[in-house]
Amino acid sequence: MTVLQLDAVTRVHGAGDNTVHALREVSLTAATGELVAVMGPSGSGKSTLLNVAGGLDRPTSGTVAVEGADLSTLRLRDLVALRRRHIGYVFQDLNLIPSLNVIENVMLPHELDGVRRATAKKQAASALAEIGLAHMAARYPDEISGGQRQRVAIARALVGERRLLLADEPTGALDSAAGDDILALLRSRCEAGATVLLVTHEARYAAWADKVVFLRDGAIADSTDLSSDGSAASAR
Ligand SMILES: Nc1ncnc2c1ncn2[C@@H]1O[C@H](COP(=O)(O)OP(=O)(O)OP(=O)(O)O)[C@@H](O)[C@H]1O
Repeated sequence: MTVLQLDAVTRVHGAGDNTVHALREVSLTAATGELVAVMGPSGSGKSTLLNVAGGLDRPTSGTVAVEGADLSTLRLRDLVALRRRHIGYVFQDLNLIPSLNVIENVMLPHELDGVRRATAKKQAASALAEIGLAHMAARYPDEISGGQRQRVAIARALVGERRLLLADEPTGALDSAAGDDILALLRSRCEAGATVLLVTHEARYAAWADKVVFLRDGAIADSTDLSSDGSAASAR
């Protein structure tokens, strides 16, 4: 099933001499269970692509559909609900709240969505267990390692029914072993039915992807499908 579909998406910032084409006619699809890596030089439009895909930014033209819903036709209230319930975001700076412990951080999006505290806690506990951090639930973000914080941010992004995960450089400042752990975790979430759009600068992480999209000046310069010939699997 197609979880994310972008058709001829263009995003223009500014006007006149200051016009920037952050995205130019970008089309791509991501299906259930797929890990799509988005690569390209700084300023090529990677973050814009992620923001547009998650409904945090709107295209100037073209369409974005998540699980069949065209985001441009949704009322704001429905867009907010779709974002909260079905889409998880992992930003480079993680946005973990220092005064909340690990499980409270993971529960937060659900609590904001009106889910009962006991239910939110149960779902958060199971999300933490899935990523192997159940024993860290009571710790605060500054009491765990950088790699563990990344994992907590991923658990928070995946808690509940979220099946589309948008991750902007989630391996951020991690060393390569911790970065590999994060990729293994994202990959295992895909095997469990999630769809992941991953922005990365590092070519070696692209080996974990089913599809790699290269952006240059806002346009797709190249797109490689690694799933059909098995090369992604053999590179892992
Ligand atoms: N709000 C904005 N107003 C004006 N220009 C913007 C805005 N946001 C992004 N841009 C421009 O759009 C282009 C794409 O930016 P984007 O952040 O998507 O690139 P990126 O590939 O994610 O870069 P990096 O790897 O450095 O994070 C850049 O030229 C950027 O300066």
